[in-house]
Amino acid sequence: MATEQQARAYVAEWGDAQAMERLERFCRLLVSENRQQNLISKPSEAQIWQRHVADSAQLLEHVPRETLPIGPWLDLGTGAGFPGLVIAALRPEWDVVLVESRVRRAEFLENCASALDLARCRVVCERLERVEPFCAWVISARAFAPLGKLMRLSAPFSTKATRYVLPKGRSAAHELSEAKKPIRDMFHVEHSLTDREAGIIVSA
Ligand SMILES: C[S@@+](CC[C@H](N)C(=O)[O-])C[C@H]1O[C@@H](n2cnc3c(N)ncnc32)[C@H](O)[C@@H]1O
Repeated sequence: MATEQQARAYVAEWGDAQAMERLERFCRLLVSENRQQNLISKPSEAQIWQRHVADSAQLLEHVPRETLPIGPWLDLGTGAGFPGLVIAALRPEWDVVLVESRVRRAEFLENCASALDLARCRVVCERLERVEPFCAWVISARAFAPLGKLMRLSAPFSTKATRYVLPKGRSAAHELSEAKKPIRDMFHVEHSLTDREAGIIVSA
């Protein structure tokens, strides 16, 4: 995915025309809000589809397609909207919960969910440690916490059926190899489609 056009075309494989309109709108809202608060790096604005939208959408490659969701998709530390808001925009029929502790970021996410008409997307402005646990179908997190800490904090939301999808950038393989044995046995690394050298840590 070397160009913005290729990244858009890839994302379009995962959503219909309305979903693409929602994502175009979200990108405009994000670039505008990035003048008010630091949401994404300025240079990445010009590559927003490659660096952020497609990078988020590709997580759908790693969740079961043949079965219906068995609970909400939980995204930890959603920040500017990645990956959770992109998933909600592509799959508005799914329950998606975005946990973000910083108030201004959470307000931005709420405004986006409302502007994009994502009635099943819920923003929780709280530290994850203080959120009432529920059984999540999928847990995603990009740039949230090291793997051990992430597992500890997310444990109350996880069951044997929960699928973890964790974009970990170029440190993915190393991070997994350094993890304790029970965690190492739970996960494997998938290649990222947006960055050849990056990986996504996925549970079986
Ligand atoms: C580095 S940013 C990554 C944002 C986004 N996931 C992305 O990849 O662009 C991490 C985000 O997690 C949030 N965060 C960190 N610790 C948290 C916690 N314990 N509970 C909820 N949110 C948290 C921060 O406020 C921040 O917005």
